[in-house]
Order: sequence, then structure tokens, then C-alpha cells
Amino acid sequence: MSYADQVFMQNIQEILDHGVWDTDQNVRPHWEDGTPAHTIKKFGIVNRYDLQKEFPILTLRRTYWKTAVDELLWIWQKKSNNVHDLNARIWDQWADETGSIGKAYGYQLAVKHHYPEGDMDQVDRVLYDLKHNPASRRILTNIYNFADLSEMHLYPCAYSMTFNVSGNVLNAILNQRSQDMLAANNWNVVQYAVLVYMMAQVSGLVPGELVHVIADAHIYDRHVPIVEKMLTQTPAPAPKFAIDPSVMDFYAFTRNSFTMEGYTPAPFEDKIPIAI
Ligand SMILES: Nc1nc(=O)c2c([nH]1)NC[C@@H]1CN(c3ccc(C(=O)N[C@@H](CCC(=O)O)C(=O)O)cc3)CN21
Ligand SMILES: O=c1ccn([C@H]2C[C@H](O)[C@@H](COP(=O)(O)O)O2)c(=O)[nH]1
Repeated sequence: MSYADQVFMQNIQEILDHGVWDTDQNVRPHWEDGTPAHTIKKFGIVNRYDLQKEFPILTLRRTYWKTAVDELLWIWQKKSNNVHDLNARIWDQWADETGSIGKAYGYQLAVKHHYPEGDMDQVDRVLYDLKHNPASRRILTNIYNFADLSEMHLYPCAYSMTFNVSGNVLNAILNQRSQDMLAANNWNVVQYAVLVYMMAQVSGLVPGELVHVIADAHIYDRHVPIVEKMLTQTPAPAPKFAIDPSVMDFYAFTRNSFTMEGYTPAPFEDKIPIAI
């Protein structure tokens, strides 16, 4: 069993056993057929993944990690908010006729801000500080920009990364206000673990801990039978993740810069409906 399996199973069991249903409330998300998409949730889950021990990928079902990395590069490297720049169709429901998802995610990371050293966007500021001010306690990104919320088609869920250097180790905290546990929990964990690896490598550091803070950790009503089945699956050990050691420029990574050796997830045939 991978450590990520262990954490996921504990989180899911905790939500199913002690979570609170929102069936008595009016909820924003709905299913494709118009039915309200209710959830059972736990507030305030904190998971710690030590990247020096193993890569945090689920084996209870396949995490489509290449697609997840594509989306990560779309946001953090291309800094795009247009689904035409993304291979997967996972954002199509939130895109307008031009393909834009509004002033969300990549758009916010591309906005340049004034600093004494010159104008930089949030990603370049992190890269600059990791190199020049590793002792800084101000190395973070935050895309929950209130001024632009009215122009975002979905408010950012994973909205802030705080980077922290201890010795030669790069640690990070991912802050997430809302988490669809089945569709995107491990998806997000894999993405931000890969981001820590990327940031560490181009900064001459080694990846350390990823701390994932989730405010509203929920399971959608139509996902309950699927996660219950997942909990009965036989997990496998974590695969070996590797990153191309020759890439020294954050913007030179591609989806092919990463490999996952020995990934043998349990079979999983269910189609996961996504609440809109
Ligand atoms: N309700 C909801 N849950 C989410 O996880 C979510 C949203 N909405 N809205 C915006 C993005 C889109 N995200 C998504 C959407 C779909 C998949 C999905 O369909 N995953 C499939 C396979 C993906 C593939 O084809 O490679 C899976 O099996 O995990 C994952 C993340 C995450 N976000
Ligand atoms: O990276 C992501 C993006 C989205 N989600 C999920 C979390 C919620 O289920 C929905 C967003 O709905 P809100 O009503 O805005 O919270 O999308 C995710 O888990 N990870």
C-alpha cells in the first residue's frame, strides 16, 4: 500500500463515518441532469507527504498523472486560462465560447507585480526568491484575488502555495478551500508534489514535505458507492517517480520530463461523474 493510499483511506473513512451531509441546504453544484449535487464533508483535514520517503500517488485506482501534470503545466508554466491550451477536456464545462475560464488560475499567476528588483509574476517571484532569498518567509503564491472573483467561472480551489527552505530542503504547504475527494484529491496532491520537485530542482534544492491543508473535504452523493468500492480494492506499493535531472529551467519541463516506474493501480471501471 502506498502512503497516499493509507492517507486517502483514512480521510474517506473519516468523512463517511463522521462527516456532515448538506442535503438540508441549497447547494451551488449540480449534476449534468440538473439534480443538486450534495456532499458529505469534514472540515479541516491536514495531510503531510514526505517526498523523500515516496511519491504520493494512489494505487487504489489509477491517477491519470500525465493528464494531471499537463494541467499543472497549463497553470504554472503556460499560465494560460484557455482550455484550447490544455490537452484534457476537464475544464470544458467552465469555459466560455472563446475557451476562457475567466480570470482564474493561470491568468492570476501571469499577472506581473511591482518589486524593487523589477516587475515579476507570482511564479517568477518564487523562482527568484528560492535562488536569491531562500531564508525568506515570504515565498508564496495566492490566486484567490477578490478583485477578479466576479470574472472567474469557478473560484480557485487550490489557491495558495507557501514554499519554505530548511537547509537544502524545499517544503511547501498547499492551501485548498474545497476538495472533491474522489475526482481530484490525489490529482491535486500529485500535481503539487510534482511542482515541489520542479521548483526544487531548478533552485538547487531537494524536495521535502508537501503539507496539504483542506478546508472543506467532501464526497459527492453520487461518488459514495464508488469510494466505498475503492476501499475494498487491493492497493499496491508506491511507484518510483523520477524527474529529468538535466532540466535546469522551470519553463523547459514538459510532460515527458517525468516518469513513474512500476505503477500498478487496482482495476477501476467506474465513470466518475463531475459535479458542475
Ligand atoms: N466537481 C468538481 N470536481 C473537480 O475535481 C473539479 C471541478 N469540479 N471543476 C474544475 C476542476 C476540473 N477537475 C477535474 C475534472 C475532471 C477530472 C476527471 O474526469 N478525471 C478522470 C480522468 C481524467 C482523464 O481523462 O485523464 C479520473 O478518472 O480521475 C479530474 C479533475 C478538477 N476540478
Ligand atoms: O483543483 C480542483 C478544482 C476543483 N475542485 C472541486 C472542489 C469542489 O467540489 C468543486 C468546486 O466547487 P466550489 O463550490 O467552488 O467549492 O471543484 C477540486 O477538488 N480540485
